[in-house]
Amino acid sequence: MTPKRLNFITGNANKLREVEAILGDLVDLRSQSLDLVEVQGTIDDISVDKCRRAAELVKGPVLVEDTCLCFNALKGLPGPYVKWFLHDIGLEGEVHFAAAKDALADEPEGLNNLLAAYDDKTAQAVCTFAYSEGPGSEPKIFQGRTDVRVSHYLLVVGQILTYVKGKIVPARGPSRFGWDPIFEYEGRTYAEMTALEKNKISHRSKALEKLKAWLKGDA
Ligand SMILES: O=c1nc[nH]c2c1ncn2[C@H]1C[C@H](O)[C@@H](COP(=O)(O)OP(=O)(O)OP(=O)(O)O)O1
Ligand SMILES: [Mg+2]
Repeated sequence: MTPKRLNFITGNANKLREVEAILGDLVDLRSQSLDLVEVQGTIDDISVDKCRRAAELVKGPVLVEDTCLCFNALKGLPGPYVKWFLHDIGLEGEVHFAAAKDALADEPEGLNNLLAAYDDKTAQAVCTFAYSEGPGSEPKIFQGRTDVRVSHYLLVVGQILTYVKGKIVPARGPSRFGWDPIFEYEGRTYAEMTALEKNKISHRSKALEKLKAWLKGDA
């Protein structure tokens, strides 16, 4: 038996108007606005969830990491979804996103294309490690960002300035690792740096500094 009455939970009048128009007299459409939790997840949530799942699976302590590439013009996107634009994605991603991947065969240029309509090419790389002692144990987060905004208070002008260091550029340097060739940091792409140079300034090294401090008992 299909229902004769539907209670459409939404806070969006436009959605409601369209649903009403489409369903017509088919059902008695009621509507109610409720503030519902919508799981989408911040960068931290993603690593925490990844960590919880890993701990459940291995039934012991785990460390996981999730890397995001956030375009400022796109308000942080693609962020955690950057993996869908690259070839080295996991098996699950391969299956579900095969079509999207083919369309972006010239990776990581597909990522550049996302910014084609914007003048602002600035970006931040964010690395989030999460450690859990095991199932049921709350993960601890260690996060590093390339784009540490430095604020300066100038006495003369009385102005706060911020500097953004990361930028998305046409690929330069060997493609060894994901989006390294298109992420420029202080004039050079990650791919143009030696491993040592990248590891001195990278988002990952900044996160690992925090992890190291915690391991040493300093944080
Ligand atoms: O320093 C980096 N320089 C360039 N590319 C990078 C970097 N770090 C991660 N990446 C890529 C890998 C993956 O396409 C996506 C993050 O996704 P992310 O889920 O964190 O990595 P993953 O799936 O390869 O490994 P994991 O098994 O730890 O989830 O950005
Ligand atoms: Mg992954």
